[in-house]
Amino acid sequence: MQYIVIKCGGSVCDALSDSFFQQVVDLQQSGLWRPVIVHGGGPSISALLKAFNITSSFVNGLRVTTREVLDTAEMVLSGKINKQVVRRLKQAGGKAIGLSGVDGDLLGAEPVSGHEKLGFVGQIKQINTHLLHTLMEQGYIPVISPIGVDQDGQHYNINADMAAAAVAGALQATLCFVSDIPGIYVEEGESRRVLKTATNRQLEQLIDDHVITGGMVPKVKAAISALAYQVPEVVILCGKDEQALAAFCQGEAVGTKIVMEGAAIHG
Ligand SMILES: Nc1ncnc2c1ncn2[C@@H]1O[C@H](COP(=O)(O)OP(=O)(O)O)[C@@H](O)[C@H]1O
Ligand SMILES: CC(=O)N[C@@H](CCC(=O)OP(=O)(O)O)C(=O)O
Repeated sequence: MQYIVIKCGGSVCDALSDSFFQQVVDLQQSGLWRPVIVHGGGPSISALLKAFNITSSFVNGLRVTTREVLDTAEMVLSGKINKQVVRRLKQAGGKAIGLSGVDGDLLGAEPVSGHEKLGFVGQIKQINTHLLHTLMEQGYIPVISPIGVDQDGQHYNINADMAAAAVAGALQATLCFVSDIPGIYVEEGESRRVLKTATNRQLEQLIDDHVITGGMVPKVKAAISALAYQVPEVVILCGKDEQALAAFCQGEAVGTKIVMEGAAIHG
């Protein structure tokens, strides 16, 4: 039995098919996997901020989070999206429980270091793995929204990729980023191709060269940090590809696998 953290990006949440959620439930019911979902919701947060006439900006892929941005992010992530994901899993015959990082101090957080201007953006300090284990032993699939809390009860907006990497590290879980692209693109002349495998060094260079930009920057950094926590495997795959998750779990090469330098590369 292997833990797997499945990070569902806000870019793709609405486009995930019934069959995707069926695959998550099937993985759990096979007895071979214990899935945990961490979801994002960046585009929905941006849409609600716009409707509220609140301006927001990003620095290195992280949203500058004032008090009112935090309230809006929490409404969207812990309210709307978390419950949507729970409903989809239930419709697929699964037993899911939605939690934000605030519930049961699941995601203990602190302000993200070195970026004071980001406001209430957090990084994870500790994870209540006991709560996750208890829920999974009862047959639940935990669905986690990336809002953290500190010892004083202050809430923080946490990038969902970073939250997923920390949860995977704490559980020593396989980490699967489900996004709206088939993997990491690199330019080749006029065309582009998806890297089958990428090392941490290669990825740092691609960030420096501005080949990896926007939301892919924190995703790749989170992937590298998960490998530093020595999780067994990290992959980025496309949620719109109906069978990608199941194929990955059966050992097939899908998306971009991320490895520490020194591991075999089949670019
Ligand atoms: N080199 C790259 N390869 C693939 N996607 C990239 C790359 N650089 C930037 N991106 C962008 O990153 C996006 C995925 O990040 P993001 O929107 O934050 O996804 P998610 O919501 O799934 O976390 C892609 O849709 C793409 O526009
Ligand atoms: C600090 C920070 O940037 N938090 C993110 C949280 C949601 C997220 O990460 O969603 P995606 O996975 O869809 O990008 C935000 O406010 O957009």
